[in-house]
Amino acid sequence: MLKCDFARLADEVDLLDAAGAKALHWDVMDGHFVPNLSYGAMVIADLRERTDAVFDAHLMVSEPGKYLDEYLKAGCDLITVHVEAEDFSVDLLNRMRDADVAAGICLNPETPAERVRDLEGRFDLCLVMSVNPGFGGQSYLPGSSEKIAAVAASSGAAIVGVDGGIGPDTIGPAAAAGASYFVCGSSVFNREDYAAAVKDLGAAATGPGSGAVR
Ligand SMILES: O=C(CO)[C@@H](O)[C@H](O)COP(=O)(O)O
Repeated sequence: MLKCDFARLADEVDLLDAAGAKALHWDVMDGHFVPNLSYGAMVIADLRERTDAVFDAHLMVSEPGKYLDEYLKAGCDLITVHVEAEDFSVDLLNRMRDADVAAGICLNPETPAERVRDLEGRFDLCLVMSVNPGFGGQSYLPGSSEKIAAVAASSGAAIVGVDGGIGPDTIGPAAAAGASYFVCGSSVFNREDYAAAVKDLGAAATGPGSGAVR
């Protein structure tokens, strides 16, 4: 929810719900961890009741621990924090799970896949950034599929997701590498018909994790 029309945010949520999107990914940016600002927990909370889709808050912020309770209260089903965040710790993941919220970790492109090894069993989803976070509309970075495969090999039962530059040409390789959760911005919002976009992307996303949340 970064490439959407913010003047019509509630309508965009309704359209995605009708289009069959299984999850809405809220790109929370603090202008410090990433060079962009977006929105926060109040916006997410006010839209929560419009859909039963998974609400996934991706906290691209330097100190997620300071704000985590707000996102837990906002009705998120999944919260993802960066392992590169200043206050990242397993305690953040435990706080999510204690609140019955799925615990997500995210790796920036420069962070090696091996970073997940000592966290196995502590998270429910690992999101691999396939662009440098901050902006939508970027290209899928070379080497992202190989990284997805390496993360999948070290993530135990957790879901592996991918975020950035995911479209008809990249979703297949990402799925084949082991991703089963796909954050799609431009490849949905740049199309008139969101339902067709969701359907086409789902059809192109076949891989070892087929059947998991898309
Ligand atoms: O988190 C981010 C960017 O920081 C992503 O969620 C993008 O917003 C995805 O947009 P596209 O790359 O699909 O246009």
